[in-house]
Amino acid sequence: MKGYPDSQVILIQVIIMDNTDVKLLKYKGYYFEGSSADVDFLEHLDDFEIRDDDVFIITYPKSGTIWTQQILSSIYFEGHRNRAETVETIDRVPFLEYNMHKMDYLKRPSPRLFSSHIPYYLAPKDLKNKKAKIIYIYRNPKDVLTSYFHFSNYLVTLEASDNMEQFMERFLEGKVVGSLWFDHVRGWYEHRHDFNILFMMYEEMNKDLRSSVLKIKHFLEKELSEEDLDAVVNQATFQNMKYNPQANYDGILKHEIGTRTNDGHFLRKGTIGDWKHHLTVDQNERFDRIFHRKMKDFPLKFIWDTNEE
Ligand SMILES: Nc1ncnc2c1ncn2[C@@H]1O[C@H](COP(=O)(O)OS(=O)(=O)O)[C@@H](OP(=O)(O)O)[C@H]1O
Repeated sequence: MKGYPDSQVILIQVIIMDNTDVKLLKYKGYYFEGSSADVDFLEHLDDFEIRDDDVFIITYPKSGTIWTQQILSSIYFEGHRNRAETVETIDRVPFLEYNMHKMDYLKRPSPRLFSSHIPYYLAPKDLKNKKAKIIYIYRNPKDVLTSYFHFSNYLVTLEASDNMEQFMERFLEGKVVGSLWFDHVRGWYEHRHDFNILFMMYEEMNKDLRSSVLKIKHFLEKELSEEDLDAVVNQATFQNMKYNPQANYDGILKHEIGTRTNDGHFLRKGTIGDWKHHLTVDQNERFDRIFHRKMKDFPLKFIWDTNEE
């Protein structure tokens, strides 16, 4: 099979048989998006050369990735902050493992900003040696599930589900891009001492964007005037991002990846607790039981509802 090392052929064929087309690509125990993952690149990921001033946004899908891309783009680039330049966030903070625009990462000027959904154990070894900074964003998994359900039905490259019940089954089995949410969050948290990492919660960003930007700016050791800080916050509000073609991914989804309908958006709702409109009482109780079993001794707190502190 062209482009795939021999060792991967058997594994990839299993996934093709499972799905008829390659929506999911399982590699080293983790599900990548089949149509965009480059196995040659993944084979060498461990040795990917990290620079001290690289910055990575790492997330489980649907947890605030493109939001943080917009924040970092505005912190690092004046022309992004004041909208003098028209570079999209995907080109300022590209996805490491999904190199959509075929960038030569080695030629990118420093500081390089990257996004990624990789699990902790696939991180390049220099990252494990605390070279470079990582911002890990996590979100309550019922809202992740809800956001992911809509996104999977919207994008042609992801497997659509007939209903929430079916998607929830896949999500709880970890048969989605990003694999199992519980493993991703737990893995990064439990190995946090191996990395130079800041944990940020989507819901805290949602409740107090300014404080969250300050926290990020502090972690990145960046100076910003009050006026610039205001501009970063302003550029990162849901409403401003939704109508900003450099930040909203509408063009990329519609013209580069492909969508199943015309009326969806990457920036869908951007709220806390939308799961309440999509899970039945039974589904919610089942989710709670599994969450409590898997996360019972997990110290990070989660916010499930917009009124929660
Ligand atoms: N500015 C801002 N404020 C609040 N919420 C925001 C913002 N930007 C993105 N989002 C919401 O983040 C969800 C998408 O997550 P990701 O960017 O991680 O998706 S992906 O993994 O990169 O596909 C998706 O959540 P849902 O609206 O619940 O679907 C986006 O709307």
